[in-house]
Amino acid sequence: MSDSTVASDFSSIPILDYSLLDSPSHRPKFIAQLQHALINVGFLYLSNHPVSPADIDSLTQYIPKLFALPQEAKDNIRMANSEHFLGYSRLGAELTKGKVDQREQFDIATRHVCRWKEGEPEYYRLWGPSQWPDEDLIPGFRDTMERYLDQIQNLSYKLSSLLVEAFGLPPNGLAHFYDTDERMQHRSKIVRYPVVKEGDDDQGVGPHYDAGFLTFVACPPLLQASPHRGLQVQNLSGEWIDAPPIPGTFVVNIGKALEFVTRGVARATSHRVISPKGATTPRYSVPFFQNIGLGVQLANQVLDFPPEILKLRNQRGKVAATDSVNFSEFDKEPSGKVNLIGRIKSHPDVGERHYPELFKQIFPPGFTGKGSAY
Ligand SMILES: O=C(O)CCC(=O)C(=O)O
Ligand SMILES: [Fe+2]
Repeated sequence: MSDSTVASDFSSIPILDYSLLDSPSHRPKFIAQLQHALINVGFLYLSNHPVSPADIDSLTQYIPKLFALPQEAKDNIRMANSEHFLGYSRLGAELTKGKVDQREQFDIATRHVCRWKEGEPEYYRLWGPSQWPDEDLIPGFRDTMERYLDQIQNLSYKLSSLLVEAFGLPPNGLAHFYDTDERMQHRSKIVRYPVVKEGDDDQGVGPHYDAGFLTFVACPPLLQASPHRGLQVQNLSGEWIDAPPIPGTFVVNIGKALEFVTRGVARATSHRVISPKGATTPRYSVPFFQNIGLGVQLANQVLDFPPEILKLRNQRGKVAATDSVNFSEFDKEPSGKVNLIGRIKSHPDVGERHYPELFKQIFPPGFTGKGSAY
C-alpha cells in the first residue's frame, strides 16, 4: 500500500451504546464497535452512559451563571495565580499553534494535593488543587462539579479497561500507566466560545491533538447556539468532519500518549472548534482529559499487540494530511515533562511566571506571539 492510499476513511463519527454492556449477548457488539472506532476514527459518541443525567443537568444550569460572575470574581481565580495551570482564563488568553483561541474558560481538575518537593522533577508541580469561585457567589457549583468529575473519572477508567479488551491485551494491560487514585489527577475545563461576526477570526480552538490517553467532551445541546459549526474532526484524507452535539452523549477521543504507546493502533485524531457565527448564544463545552502518571516514560512502555490487531492498523492506511502540531517529545521525556511543555506553550504567561527556566528553553527570545504552541 502506498503512503497516499487511504484504506478506510470516515465521514461521520460512530455512536456507541454503552448499555449494550449490560447484556452478555450484546457486549461483543460494543467491543467490536469500540475496536473499529479506536483504530479507524479516533473519535466516538458514547450514549446511554452511566453519568447521572441529573448531575449533568445541574452542571448545565450552572455554566452560564459561572461565566456571568463579575469579572473581578473570575479574575480572582485566574490561572496566572496557579503553578498547576488551573483557574480562569479570559477570552484570548490561550494559544493553539501560536494563534489566539476565541474562548473563555475555567480549568478545573479532580481533587489533588501537590506532591512536589524541592529537588524532585519540576513537572510534579503541574498537579495540585483547583481554584474555585467564591461559594457565596455560586452556591453548590463546586459540589456539583466535583460529583461530575468523580463520575467521569470512573467512566474513563472503565473505558480504558474496555479498550484493553478491544485490543486483545492482557487484563490490566494498561494498569502500569496509572498511579493510585490519590496520586493521579485528571483535568477538565468549562469552556465558553462566544459568537463571532462574519469575517472575524473564528478559531474557537485551533487544530490540535489532545496530549493524554482519553478525552470525554460533554457538549450540552441545551446550551448550544442555533445551527452552527462547532467541533470538527479531521479524517485520514484531511477533510474536516462535523461532530455536532448529540443529546445525552459524550464525545470521546484518543490522545497522543495513547497513540504513542499503542504504536498507532489507537488513533489520535486532529480536531478543532469553529466559533459560533450567525447565532444568538455562545457555544459551551466541558472536556475532561484522562491523564497518565507524570513519571511514566512512554518510550519504555510500548505495548505488544496480537498480530490480527496490528493487521487492522496496517489496513487503515496513513493519515494523508494534518493541520495539527505533533507531540514530538514523547520518545525522550517522561509524560509529566511533555505535559508541562504543552501547558507552557498554551499559556506562555503562566509558564513564564512559574517555570521561568523551562519557559526560556521553549521561547528563547521570550514570547513573541509567534511561538509554535499546541
Ligand atoms: O469544545 C470542544 O468541543 C472540544 C475542545 C477541545 O478539543 C479541547 O479543549 O481540547
Ligand atoms: Fe481537544
